[in-house]
Amino acid sequence: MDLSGAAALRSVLRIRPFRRLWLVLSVASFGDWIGTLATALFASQQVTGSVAQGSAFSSTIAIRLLPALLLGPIAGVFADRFDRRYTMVICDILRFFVYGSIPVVALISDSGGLVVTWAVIATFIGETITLMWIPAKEAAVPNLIPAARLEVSNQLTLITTYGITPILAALALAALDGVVRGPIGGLPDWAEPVQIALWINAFSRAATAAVVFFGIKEISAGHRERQERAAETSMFRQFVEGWKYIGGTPFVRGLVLGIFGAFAGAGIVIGTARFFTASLGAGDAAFFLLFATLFIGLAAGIGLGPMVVKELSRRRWFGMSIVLASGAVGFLSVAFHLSMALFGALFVGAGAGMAFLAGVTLLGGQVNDEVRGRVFSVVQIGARLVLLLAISLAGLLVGLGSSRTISAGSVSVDISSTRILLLVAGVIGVWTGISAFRQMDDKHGVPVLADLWSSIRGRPLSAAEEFTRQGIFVVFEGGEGAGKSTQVNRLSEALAKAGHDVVVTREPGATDVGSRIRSLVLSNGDGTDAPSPRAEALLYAADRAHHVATVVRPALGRGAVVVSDRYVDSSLAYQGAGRTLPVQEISWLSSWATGGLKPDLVVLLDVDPAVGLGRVDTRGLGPDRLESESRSFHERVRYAFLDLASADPKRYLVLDAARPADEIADVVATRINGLLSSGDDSHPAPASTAVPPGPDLNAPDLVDTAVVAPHADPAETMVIGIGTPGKPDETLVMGFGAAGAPDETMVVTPGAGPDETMIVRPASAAPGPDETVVMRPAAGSPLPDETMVILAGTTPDETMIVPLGSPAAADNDADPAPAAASPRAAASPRAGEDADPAPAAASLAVADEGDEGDAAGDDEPPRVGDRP
Ligand SMILES: Nc1ncnc2c1ncn2[C@@H]1O[C@H](COP(=O)(O)OP(=O)(O)OP(=O)(O)O)[C@@H](O)[C@H]1O
Ligand SMILES: Cc1cn([C@H]2C[C@H](O)[C@@H](COP(=O)(O)O)O2)c(=O)[nH]c1=O
Repeated sequence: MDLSGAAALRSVLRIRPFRRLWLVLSVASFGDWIGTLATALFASQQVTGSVAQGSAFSSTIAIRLLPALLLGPIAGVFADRFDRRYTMVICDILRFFVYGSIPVVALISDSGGLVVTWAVIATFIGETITLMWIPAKEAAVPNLIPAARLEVSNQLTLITTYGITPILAALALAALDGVVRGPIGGLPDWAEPVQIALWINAFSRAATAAVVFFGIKEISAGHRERQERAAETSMFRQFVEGWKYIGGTPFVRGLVLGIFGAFAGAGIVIGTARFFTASLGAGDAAFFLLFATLFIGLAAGIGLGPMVVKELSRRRWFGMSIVLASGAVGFLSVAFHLSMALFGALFVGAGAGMAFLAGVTLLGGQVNDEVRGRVFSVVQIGARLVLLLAISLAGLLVGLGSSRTISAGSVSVDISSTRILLLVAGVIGVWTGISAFRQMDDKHGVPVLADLWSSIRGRPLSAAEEFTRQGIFVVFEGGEGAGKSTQVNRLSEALAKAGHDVVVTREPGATDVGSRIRSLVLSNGDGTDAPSPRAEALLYAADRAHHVATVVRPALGRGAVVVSDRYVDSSLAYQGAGRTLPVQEISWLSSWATGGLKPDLVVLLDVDPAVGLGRVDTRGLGPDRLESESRSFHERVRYAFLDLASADPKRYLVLDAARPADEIADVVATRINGLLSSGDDSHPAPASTAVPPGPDLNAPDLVDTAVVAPHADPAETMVIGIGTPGKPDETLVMGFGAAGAPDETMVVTPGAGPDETMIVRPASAAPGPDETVVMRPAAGSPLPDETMVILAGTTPDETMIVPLGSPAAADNDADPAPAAASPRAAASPRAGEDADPAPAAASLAVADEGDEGDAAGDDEPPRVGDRP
């Protein structure tokens, strides 16, 4: 997690569609819990005799799990095939009628048997519908929020659903009983507390249907594309493909296996809990204490886990959490005192909570939108079934088994079937965790415990090499024809003239090995033997590993200034964003190849691909394999470079490559001179140690980079990198919020209009009129000096007036924009995301009222800097 605690929570709640969905989930979850309790109580109230009451109670609870067996398998296909918003709305309307029918039947019928039977049937139907609703909702969430915030949003949702709302529901039911029935006494049937709870359950569904339909239109995002793809495939085929995907993708297979293992372990603990506490010689109170401890552990795992493990790979964290939970189950099998049992239960809960959070986040962040519904439905439905089976089998086995006391001298140990079962469950769980870990590990070769320990201390292990460097490492990056070679030559000549030891180099192709790799990756061939994307990534990494080991490190070691044409960022941009390979994996690969060597400065020459490719064209050599890629490929590459720059502005100098070469060379020389004369030998940390750009006002390059921290809160920090000092019409790159949230980057370029006009658009989005906002000072208007007018489009009612620097504007993180008529979602970093409270330029992000804008994320290229 890039942001800490409350700040991270605030930042995720600022995303309006997510905030609304979270409210919907809270209401729905409250309704569900109160409905579950009330239905069970209600059914048992309809019959007499403790046996009949007990079976009425438990059958309505058990019936909630059964529909998974029947309709479960096709639920995910619905979520991937149909509009997820409509799926959710229709499901909720149906559930309103179904749940509402339970109290209605009770009002019109005198037969307790009929009422109970209907309660059971209605619960069954309601749960069946829920199976369609859940995958649609789960699959929609990752499209509403940036990947970097997925974990926080999952924390919030899980704690709300499994922590806050069940407690609130139980309290509300008790309060209804005490407050409503107590003082009033004899109530009409329809006003009985249990009946009211059932009405609440039904109406909570009607309310959520309305909010989803009218308030979260973003959930429909990507539906058209999914529908087009689905039109070519039958439902059955989609169903089979879903299973093939799960079985054939090691990462997903490992994840599913691990989640099922965790649920099986939890089921065994639940199924044996009573016998276990009895074997400790403790009574009912100990049983409840054990359960409470397990839930406290669960909440702690979900709430505090990410803060403890920090930057540890989530794939590793997932496997480790399962091993922790299972190890604790094994520990329970040998616990001979209640205090030991409580200790074990705490870790069972914490491990399970962390595994659940990591698993859900990985599923949301790394499974394609196309199949996400099916994967979520298999996980959720499978988990329910495994849990049910484990509880009942464990109960059965423990009931069948007996207990033996083994004595050795004065010590006698009670070996019961419960303990043997717990031990077996623990061992199987540890094996499952290790298998999942192996299938999913993304840091092969890095020792697990050392990595965990370093992460806890804030320094996750990368494959960094020890290295004493004296020199300075400067890299030029940018798209095709940006002018990198030109500037590399200018700079090296200037440095050589000034008497520096300069090594000019490039990637790929600076060495013999590298030049062979270069021809492999760039030659056009006959088009059939082009390396696959992963092979291409590995070839560039191989070139880099050899280049760094034989050219760059030796030169830096002797104190030279190394100037390289391209380096790691090219891989992140071309193979990551361009080829859409997971950026984190490319980053890891490069980090491994370079031993964590980072440049001191990256000069990013930002150019419109049309201009750059046009320049390349004038060489008359014909395009190479990468230059021949599509326009959108090069657009993705361009914005990936800008994202990287905004995530670490101190290390970047972003320049508009459209400016004359001389002018660019002057700015670069000034910056390099500053670097050489600063005597700053504190070189950057290894690749994996992400240092978020905090408000470091002593930064030597403050001329180029402004850090605006409106409040003391780092989440609300805005970083502005200015292309050329003193040239206000240069391109600005604004990174909003935390370093790890590059999705929120905006690019500001001079407009075509009057001098003081700027065009602002989100860095991730393809340029289009909808996504463009024009800003100009309110010169000539009757408004005060510090007012700026933001026009979205051309219609007057889309004009928003933002008073600059005023706290009123800065503090606006709620829906309504100040004095706004109806500005469109255009300037928002993601459609529907609320403004971060910041003065001045931060007000750019305030333009956020549009409900019609496309939900973000669906078609976006992978974002550099996102955690998988
Ligand atoms: N600032 C500039 N303005 C206009 N043209 C430029 C500028 N800088 C370089 N050029 C021209 O653009 C072409 C490409 O420049 P150069 O080879 O330096 O770019 P590059 O980024 O190294 O290209 P490549 O993508 O092939 O690595 C050359 O013809 C060069 O003269
Ligand atoms: C280092 C690196 C490069 N590329 C691509 C980018 C360009 O298309 C070529 C290199 O050509 P240039 O004339 O030197 O600019 O290779 C890449 O895709 N990944 C990389 O890591």
